[in-house]
Amino acid sequence: MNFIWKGCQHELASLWKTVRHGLQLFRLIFRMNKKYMIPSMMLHIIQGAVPVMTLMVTQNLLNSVSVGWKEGEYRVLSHFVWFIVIYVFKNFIDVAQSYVEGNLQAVISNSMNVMICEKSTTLGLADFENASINDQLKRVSQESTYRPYQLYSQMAGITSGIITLISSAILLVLWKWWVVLVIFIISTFSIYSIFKINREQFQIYLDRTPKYRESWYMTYLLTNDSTFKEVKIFQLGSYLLNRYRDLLHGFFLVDRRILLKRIRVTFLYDMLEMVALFWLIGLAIHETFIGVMMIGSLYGYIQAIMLTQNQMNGVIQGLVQFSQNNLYMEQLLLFLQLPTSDPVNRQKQLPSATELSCHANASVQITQISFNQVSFAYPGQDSDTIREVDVTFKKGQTVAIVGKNGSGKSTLMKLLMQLYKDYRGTIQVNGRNVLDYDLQKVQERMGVVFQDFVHYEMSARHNIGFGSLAELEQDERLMDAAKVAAIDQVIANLPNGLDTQLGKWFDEGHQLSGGQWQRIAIARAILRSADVYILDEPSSFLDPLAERDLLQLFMHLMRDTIGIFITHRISSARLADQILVMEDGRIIEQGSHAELIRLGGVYAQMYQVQASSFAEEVAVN
Ligand SMILES: Nc1ncnc2c1ncn2[C@@H]1O[C@H](COP(=O)(O)OP(=O)(O)OP(=O)(O)O)[C@@H](O)[C@H]1O
Repeated sequence: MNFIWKGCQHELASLWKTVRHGLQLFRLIFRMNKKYMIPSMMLHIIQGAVPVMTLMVTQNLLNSVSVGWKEGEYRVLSHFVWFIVIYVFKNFIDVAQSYVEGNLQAVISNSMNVMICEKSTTLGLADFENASINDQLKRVSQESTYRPYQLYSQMAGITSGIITLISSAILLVLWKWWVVLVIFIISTFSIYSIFKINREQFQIYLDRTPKYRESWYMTYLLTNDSTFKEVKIFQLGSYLLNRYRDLLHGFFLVDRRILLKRIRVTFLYDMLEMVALFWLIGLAIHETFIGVMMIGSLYGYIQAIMLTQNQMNGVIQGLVQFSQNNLYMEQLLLFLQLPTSDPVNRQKQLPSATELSCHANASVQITQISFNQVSFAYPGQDSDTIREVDVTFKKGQTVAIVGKNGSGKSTLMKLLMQLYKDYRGTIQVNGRNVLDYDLQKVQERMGVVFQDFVHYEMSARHNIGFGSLAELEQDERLMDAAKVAAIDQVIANLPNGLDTQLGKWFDEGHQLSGGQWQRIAIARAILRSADVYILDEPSSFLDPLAERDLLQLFMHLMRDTIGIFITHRISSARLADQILVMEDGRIIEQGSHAELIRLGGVYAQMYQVQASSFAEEVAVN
């Protein structure tokens, strides 16, 4: 008994949560668009009252016809007019509702998509690298076009169902109060078991998320142009397809089991309901037969019994369906309230943000950045990726960072760019803690080419202009930046010059080579008039001569700024004024090329290995 009571308590709590989420959704949509939501709700309320209004005018019409010979034709006619008015009114409400709902659906879908994208822009890099946040984002954004409206329309349907239910129940109470009680008891019996099945289904849905992600990834590998070449050459198609099929089949088996369980329970309760329903209708027929009830009233009560029972079920089913979608609502609300890990946005949200010192509000001119005993571990990792780093980058100095794969070079640069917040030690800008500045202004003074820079499937203008949006329409500035990155000739030869669509995703796209894309990304960074420029492995797509040319140019351009580049080529590193050698998150050597060669440490060894392999190649040739 205690067990059942506990179960009921749990289901009631879940029902309450459903209602709360419904109200939160109403509030959210109300804030998005009152113009369509208020009429939509009013129409739903009217729709709720229409069935009983129709029922009553029909009942009165039938009764008046059956006694027409007594009361005269005029009486029948007036009921008939009412009958017509209600039906015309119902039609009018239906048309108005289609118009309002169509618009509301589009507005909710658009606003929700924008809201989710807006929220994404406030998140930090660490959030995007967090698998569970990624899942959340994927789920809410994949379904944002239809799910919020679907939930709204379910809740609005429940509201109008409750109005129909109350009005039809009042009719029945006027006949025999206990009839409503019988219908209510039978309907509520089914809630408990259906809710239980739902809970099981939620859990399955929740547990399935990583597998969903995997199945999404399989389709991505199989259908994306950037992965196509490898899939083809390594003949991965059937392997990936089989993995995808297995995942889908696994989902199908579990879904089928739950569906069977649901159908068994529903069938049982449907039978029970039918027995009760026929008994009540039989009772009404009996009362008409013995002359207690008129024929129109018999029609009215039969309709009222069916309506009450249907609406009771409809409201329960609506709540069940809504609670099935609760997970989406929960994820959506959680996502919208997610605290960001982005240092810039966190700073904006601090209560003290409005009182940032005047120093912080002033625009920054970075002349020096120092790391003082900086250590950093990625979220969820036990060991540090960056360990007690002490280093200073100064204006007018170019710095090369070298080191083995995974030694922490890119991470160090991401810390410099203020992409992560939870580091230990301090990073100073011009001798002051960077956190004393408006971090957005600090970031604005940085130009970067990431290792995995973005190929924007847009025009060359956008690809370069994104470095400084204010200059998007200034062709001369864009071409100057392109010239520095030695991509100006390629752009000039494109069919529409700067306005040529790049990439292959859209019509008339012009595909560039890997090195050309990289030069475009370099032009993008150069367009930004920054104090700090960072190139993360410019060698990845450039041939050695091109890299050398580019770095010489970089060196020249950076004479009044801080220029940092990560490279694996010692021939490139030696061009820098200062070289940092990283190993296992630490800076183990630093100095000029000559100093490090004299030191005879790791750098000197790297130099020897690369120089001797080059000498061997020359000898062989
Ligand atoms: N987002 C991340 N989350 C967790 N660990 C990460 C993340 N990014 C990098 N790492 C780990 O941090 C370490 C340093 O990575 P980092 O990319 O900084 O190295 P790197 O020196 O730039 O390497 P490479 O020369 O291969 O580009 C690696 O062990 C890597 O696995």
